[in-house]
Amino acid sequence: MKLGVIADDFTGATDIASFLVNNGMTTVQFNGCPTQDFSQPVDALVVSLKSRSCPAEQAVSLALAALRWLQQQGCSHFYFKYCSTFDSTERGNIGPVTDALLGALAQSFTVISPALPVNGRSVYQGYLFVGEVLLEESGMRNHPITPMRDSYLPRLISAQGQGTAACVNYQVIERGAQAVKAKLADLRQAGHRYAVLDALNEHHLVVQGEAVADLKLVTGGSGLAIGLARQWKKDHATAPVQQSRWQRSGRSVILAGSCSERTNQQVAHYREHGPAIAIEVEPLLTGAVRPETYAHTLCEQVLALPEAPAPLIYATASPSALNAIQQKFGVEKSSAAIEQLFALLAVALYQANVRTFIVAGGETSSAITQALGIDAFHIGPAVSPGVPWIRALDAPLWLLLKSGNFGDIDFFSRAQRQETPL
Ligand SMILES: Nc1ncnc2c1ncn2[C@@H]1O[C@H](COP(=O)(O)OP(=O)(O)OP(=O)(O)O)[C@@H](O)[C@H]1O
Ligand SMILES: O=C(O)[C@@H](O)C(=O)CO
Repeated sequence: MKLGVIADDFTGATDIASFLVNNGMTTVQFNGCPTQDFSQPVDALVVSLKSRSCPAEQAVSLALAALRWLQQQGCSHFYFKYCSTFDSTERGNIGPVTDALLGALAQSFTVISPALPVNGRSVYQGYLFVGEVLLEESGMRNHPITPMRDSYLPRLISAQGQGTAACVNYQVIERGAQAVKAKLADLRQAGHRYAVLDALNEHHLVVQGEAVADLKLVTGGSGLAIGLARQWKKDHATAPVQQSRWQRSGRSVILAGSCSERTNQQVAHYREHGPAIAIEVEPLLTGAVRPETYAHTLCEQVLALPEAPAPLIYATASPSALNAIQQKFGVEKSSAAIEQLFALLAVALYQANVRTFIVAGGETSSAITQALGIDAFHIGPAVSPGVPWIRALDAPLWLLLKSGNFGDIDFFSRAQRQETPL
């Protein structure tokens, strides 16, 4: 038995993969839909797409291709992962993709469960809350691509999809999995296509997981994965964890390309404890130094340092310094040049036996993983919520990819110390 997950963006895919692993399922993640078969024994395969904000027809065809591939790999149950803030518009992609997946699986009913209480996303009487406010009153109201102006999930999903929706409220969830199953059967009987599930806490997600474990298709944020993985572990023999996979070897580096407030704090903190090299951005942007030459110089500087603690190489700048650079050279030009430098540096470091890359920043992470040619990886233990270790499928190469705002202040030191037991 295998679970196939189709996620509509990369960080969302890593998020759900991490919850699956933390709750007992061995998981591999793929960037985009693979073209080759995958035969290693794992419990879940996660395909990350870039389909959250593309045209709906494109999102549907990407999801159907991913579904076909997952079916060919022996997956029997499927999870469509979207954002815990239900990022979409009335014409958004969640409804059309859900309908297409239901159709391809010859099913007529599924659940909608975006809640992730640990991150402040809860669903109450079908209304989605972000922290203490309704979704439509949160920052998502003014999201540049997917502004959310309604918080009532049954209305949102009915507007996007081909069927009607009703809510399984928390009072039913509190009565346990059998009560939820009975309610789902009633809703299906009444002709509804979608059941929106309330969840105010993790226990509710555990009940949800037990109640929906038999559905061919479930949909939601990453929270439902907690309940589903726990139930899966009870119902099926899960693939063994290979501890040796997480025993790191070779040198380690920290590459920080994020300028977020949190990364600035983490860099400042690390500079007090470990070796740190600041990237000189201006000569790179004026063309005074070629990126290849500069990457080589930085690599030499790293190799001249002791192996531990891991050297930090950072472009991280304060808001005012960042603003000055961006004003002078343009946002796109400066971003692209620094990302290119990190990509070249990562390759040079890899060639010099660096095998662990701790990276800060989403775009920076994507430039580095692409340069290192990593498009499929095992998901390991998390250092912070949403930041799991990953290991390239068939190579001893470990990465920790941190979103700009994630992680505690001592994240970089803690990550190195972690023994990474599962
Ligand atoms: N000193 C700098 N001057 C100008 N641009 C910089 C500087 N340092 C980093 N950058 C660029 O800023 C961008 C930061 O984006 P990135 O996605 O890596 O971090 P983030 O936005 O904090 O993270 P996330 O997307 O995960 O929230 C990158 O394109 C990087 O190259
Ligand atoms: O569900 C979430 O909030 C995240 O996994 C996400 O989708 C990030 O883009």
